[in-house]
Amino acid sequence: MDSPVTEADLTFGHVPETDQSFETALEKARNGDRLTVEDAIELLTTGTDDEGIDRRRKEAVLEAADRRRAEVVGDEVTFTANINNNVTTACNVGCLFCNFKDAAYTFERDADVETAGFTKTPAESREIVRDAVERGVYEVCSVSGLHPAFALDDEHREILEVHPNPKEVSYRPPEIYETSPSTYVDQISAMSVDGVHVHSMTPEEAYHARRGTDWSYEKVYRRLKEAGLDTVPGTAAEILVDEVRDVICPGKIDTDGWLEAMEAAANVGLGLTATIMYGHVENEAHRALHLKRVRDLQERVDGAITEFVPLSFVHQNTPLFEHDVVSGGPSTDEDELMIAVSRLFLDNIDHVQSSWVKYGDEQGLKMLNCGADDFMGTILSEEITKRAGGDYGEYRSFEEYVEMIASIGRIPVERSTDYEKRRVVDPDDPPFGPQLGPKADGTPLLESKEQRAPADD
Ligand SMILES: C[S@@+](CC[C@H](N)C(=O)[O-])C[C@H]1O[C@@H](n2cnc3c(N)ncnc32)[C@H](O)[C@@H]1O
Ligand SMILES: Nc1c(NC[C@H](O)[C@H](O)[C@H](O)CO)[nH]c(=O)[nH]c1=O
Ligand SMILES: N[C@@H](Cc1ccc(O)cc1)C(=O)O
Ligand code: SF4
Repeated sequence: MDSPVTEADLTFGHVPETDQSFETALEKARNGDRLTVEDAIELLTTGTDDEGIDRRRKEAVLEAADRRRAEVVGDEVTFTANINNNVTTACNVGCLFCNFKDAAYTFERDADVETAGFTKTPAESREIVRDAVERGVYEVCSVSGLHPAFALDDEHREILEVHPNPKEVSYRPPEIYETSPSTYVDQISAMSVDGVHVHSMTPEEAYHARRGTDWSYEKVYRRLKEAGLDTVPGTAAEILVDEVRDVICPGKIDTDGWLEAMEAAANVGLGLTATIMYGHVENEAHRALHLKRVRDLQERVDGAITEFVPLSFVHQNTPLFEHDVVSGGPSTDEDELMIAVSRLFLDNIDHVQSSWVKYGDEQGLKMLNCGADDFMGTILSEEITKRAGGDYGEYRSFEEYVEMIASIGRIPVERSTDYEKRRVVDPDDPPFGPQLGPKADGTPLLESKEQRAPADD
């Protein structure tokens, strides 16, 4: 693919310039005053008056965020016993930051290439989740490619089957594929075993589940909730500014579409998380605007967003990097400031996640002193970051969690996805296994690193 743009070509309407001063923004942050977009830009850039990051100023921002974290949630660091179950990698949306996807034609029965990806049937998804639940897991986080044969349910499939222009709605019938993913409703109800919490259906997936119809997002999410959906992952957010989306994910729904879907999910009673995927072509003004949009959304959904997850762009195998649109991902300074300013700006979201998939253990722990208070989950297997070229492996046992969190003098706490259930873990009382789930009896989920078999997903 020839890339139409390079980093040097990118000019944006939003630029990190403000009339605010860094010192004033920092003062406001320290006082707990609500920050403006301009304040956030000053903090993220450590002052727009100078190029580059000023280390002394950065430390001051991190310190303010760490203090705020202690005031809001104390010294507990939470984590959950979860599994990722990606249903399919087939996707034709073509986001330029993504290497998770495989072109959908490679999954066809008569394709002349062998696909590098996978599609699971609902029965296969169920087996994977059932197995994990037996081991004590209580959340399945399921995000997938937008497989052309996916439909919300049988009614949706009937509409798509007679659509006058199936190509326009990216629909292909399941029969042409080696494996059919069936419908979203079938997948969700298949994964919904033994009371496990199903965290699935990003706004982009919800859009796919209503394409070619005049159905509202409410209708789609209501149907999915009936099938067993519990909460919605706020991925597909990327950067919620359209001039950035136009470059990195032109095939995706726009900012308003994402916000509309999230609001609809909340309206039908589903809990939400929110994310930002940063460190590619965007600048600090975009990051700050994104935070504002998430904070405003949280007001409208009356606190339905339980946590904010900054996702550091993993650049290695992505089209953006391969075509020289970017020369790498965010620096460690940018990562730390992203966490810290998320904590300071999002005064209406209690929890900020440090994603060890993205940062690794060492830097992931450091983030817990920069404003973050949640350390993600065990996930058992991981495809998105791994395929993008990330370095930090696939799972963490409770034993590792307890050891890591205790090593920085904080309190390890097992939590449910919605944070309703919590259990403080005593580092002096091994063995460490999940206790909150339907079949979690404290048995360690995984043996030590050395004894583990490689993940097969
Ligand atoms: C791979 S998609 C899967 C779900 C669905 N296809 C969608 O886009 O909502 C889930 C999220 O992974 C994140 N992601 C994908 N590639 C990434 C990368 N190279 N680095 C960091 N995050 C990435 C993006 O934020 C994306 O929204
Ligand atoms: N469950 C969480 C994940 N899961 C991994 C994702 O599926 C994915 O591989 C990647 O993170 C997408 O960019 N990742 C998190 O960062 N946080 C989670 O809670
Ligand atoms: N698990 C987090 C974050 C996340 C989920 C899926 C991902 O692909 C990436 C990140 C959420 O609830 O949203
Ligand atoms: S981010 Fe999601 S929609 Fe975009 S290409 Fe990857 S899998 Fe497809």
